[in-house]
Amino acid sequence: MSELYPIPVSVLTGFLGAGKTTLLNRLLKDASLADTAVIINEFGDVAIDHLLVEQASDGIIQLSDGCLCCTVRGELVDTLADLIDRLQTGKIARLKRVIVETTGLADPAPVLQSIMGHPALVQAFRLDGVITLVDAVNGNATLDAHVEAVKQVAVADRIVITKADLQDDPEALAALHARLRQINPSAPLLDVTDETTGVAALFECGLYDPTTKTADVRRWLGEEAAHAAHHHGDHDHHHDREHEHRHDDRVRAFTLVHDGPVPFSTIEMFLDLLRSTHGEKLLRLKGIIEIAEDPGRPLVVHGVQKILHPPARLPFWPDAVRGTRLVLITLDMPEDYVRRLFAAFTNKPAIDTPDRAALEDNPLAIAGMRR
Ligand SMILES: Nc1nc2c(ncn2[C@@H]2O[C@H](COP(=O)(O)OP(=O)(O)OP(=O)(O)O)[C@@H](O)[C@H]2O)c(=O)[nH]1
Repeated sequence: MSELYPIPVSVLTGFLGAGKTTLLNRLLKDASLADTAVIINEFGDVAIDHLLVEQASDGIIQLSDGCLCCTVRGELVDTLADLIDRLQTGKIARLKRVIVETTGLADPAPVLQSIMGHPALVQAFRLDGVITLVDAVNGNATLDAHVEAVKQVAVADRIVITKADLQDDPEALAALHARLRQINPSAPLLDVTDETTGVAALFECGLYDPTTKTADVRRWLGEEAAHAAHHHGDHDHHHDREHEHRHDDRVRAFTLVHDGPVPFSTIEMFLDLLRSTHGEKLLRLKGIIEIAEDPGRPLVVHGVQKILHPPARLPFWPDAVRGTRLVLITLDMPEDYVRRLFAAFTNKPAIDTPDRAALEDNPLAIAGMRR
């Protein structure tokens, strides 16, 4: 395949009426988004904006009616395959980027899975990032009511607040910011009305940083931002809102760290076990691994639920930090269990943890593990 591949795919999600189409229309006016295909599911008789209709003749693909979350898994794959087919047969001259707009209350995981989990498509497309819109007026109530909304925020690479102009209570806005930070400590939080919330801020969230033309692992993992947010945010919300937002507390983002190389088979077994026992609770996984067999070339892994993107090797380490870092975004997954499992596999069992052989024989033996 040529250097055009893999084509970046961005997923634009956000609650009903959050302003996805509005933002999309604005973004599409940017010349740098020429040769972008937008995959959008037209919902009943909701009008597609003028610009989108105009662009349709140039190859924008609209999915048929129906909720993206439940019907499109097959179709989205077909649509993406069709795009590649059109490209290869010359029906589309160029395709630089794909944006998938999900319906309001879609669970983002199946959408990500259909992009990352298809053996043929994975050669042609790469997931660039998830952009989640949150409405400043209704966002809080939506997060309370729908766990899908919390998931959308949790898996985001970029969070965009819309309709802040309609929210006249600055305290409510600040509380929403704090809440979003808590659910997702690493994604940049942007305001849609801010001029800088454009193409540059929203796309290229992937491993490859086009500005430096190198892989930017730290940025991709979002580790530093997460670290900073954690230290800022802790005091503000812990006590007063501990039981307030029942869905939020189900989401956890945490990092597993191991210094020094690990055999590939160890990582493979760990990830297999994690996915087979708790796959559906793994909203997203990103990681960089120092492999014992080839320690000079870091292995990059990327997954959603049970699907793991084929691991890729970077040619060299981007900076002095080596070792293994796995960032997990989870829903209802016992963090303690995962930490113990990881420690056992990397041969650093914590006190009271059965050893690795016992775990492989019977992963259910670990204290705290629930299914
Ligand atoms: N005041 C204000 N209105 C906005 C903003 N963003 C979107 N809107 C309005 O909110 C309404 C819904 O916006 P859409 O862009 O259609 O929202 P959507 O997320 O695509 O909606 P669905 O596809 O139905 O989920 C429209 O009337 C927009 O004009 C904003 O930042 N401020």
